Amino acid sequence: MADTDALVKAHGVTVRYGPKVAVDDVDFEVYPGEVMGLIGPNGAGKTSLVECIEGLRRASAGSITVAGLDPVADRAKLARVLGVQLQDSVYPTRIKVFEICDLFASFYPDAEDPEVLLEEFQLSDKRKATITKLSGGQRQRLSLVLALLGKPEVVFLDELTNGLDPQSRRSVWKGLKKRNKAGLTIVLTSHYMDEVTNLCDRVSVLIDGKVVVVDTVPGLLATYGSQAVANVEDASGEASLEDVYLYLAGADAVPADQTEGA
Ligand SMILES: Nc1ncnc2c1ncn2[C@@H]1O[C@H](COP(=O)(O)OP(=O)(O)OP(=O)(O)O)[C@@H](O)[C@H]1O
Repeated sequence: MADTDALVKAHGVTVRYGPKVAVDDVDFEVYPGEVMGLIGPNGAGKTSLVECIEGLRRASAGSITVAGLDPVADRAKLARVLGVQLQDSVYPTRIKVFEICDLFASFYPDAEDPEVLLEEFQLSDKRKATITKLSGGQRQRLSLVLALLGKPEVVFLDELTNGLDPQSRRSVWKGLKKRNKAGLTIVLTSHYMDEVTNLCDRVSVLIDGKVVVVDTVPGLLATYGSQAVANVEDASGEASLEDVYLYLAGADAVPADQTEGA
């Protein structure tokens, strides 16, 4: 697919914090309707990159557009297109679940019905609870409800299912797959390789601020599977995405254009 078709286009993005280069000349493209996974070790630069794309942080260098919009200059317009999972520290402290849903819904001309979303993500019985009284997993699900309320074209989900019980994870995956089938583009960061395998059409591996490879899960397994399995001490059977990830994270960066079959 040509780059011009991409919904998210980030080119040469660099993020510096003083002398620290957190994101180093990264190209990152996401096409309409795909689920893109962004994986990498703690501190690899995932959040810094995603925050630039969301318009929450200005890149030190590089260019970014989302649906043709500049995330910083066109932030108000971008809010109609982009759904972002928020950290709960940004919520007003005493607000109740249904109140924050109604507030967020009021920002959009054609929002989803909050009650339907609360039901879908098993929060209906918590609708009158204040946010501070929710468990960590319930807050995670509320942040997803709020990200989806405005019927975005693309949603960015940061460690979406951290702390969720297996049942909740499955219902979150199901809800996302349903929306993806209906056209929602999804970018997610995750440390759970089963989640990435289950949900993502393509995966970008970010290590030390650089994207070392972008491929489908089967593509990654085909290219790196045998080396990855050889890298596992008590290897038995087929390589998993986790084996490949551990192999890549432990190996020196492999430029995408030098990998076999890339
Ligand atoms: N505001 C900041 N000021 C200074 N350094 C920062 C700041 N934010 C992040 N960093 C540093 O930049 C690097 C990348 O951090 P970032 O949070 O983007 O990584 P990450 O891949 O999202 O990590 P994690 O998986 O732990 O969430 C880290 O070394 C981090 O310490």
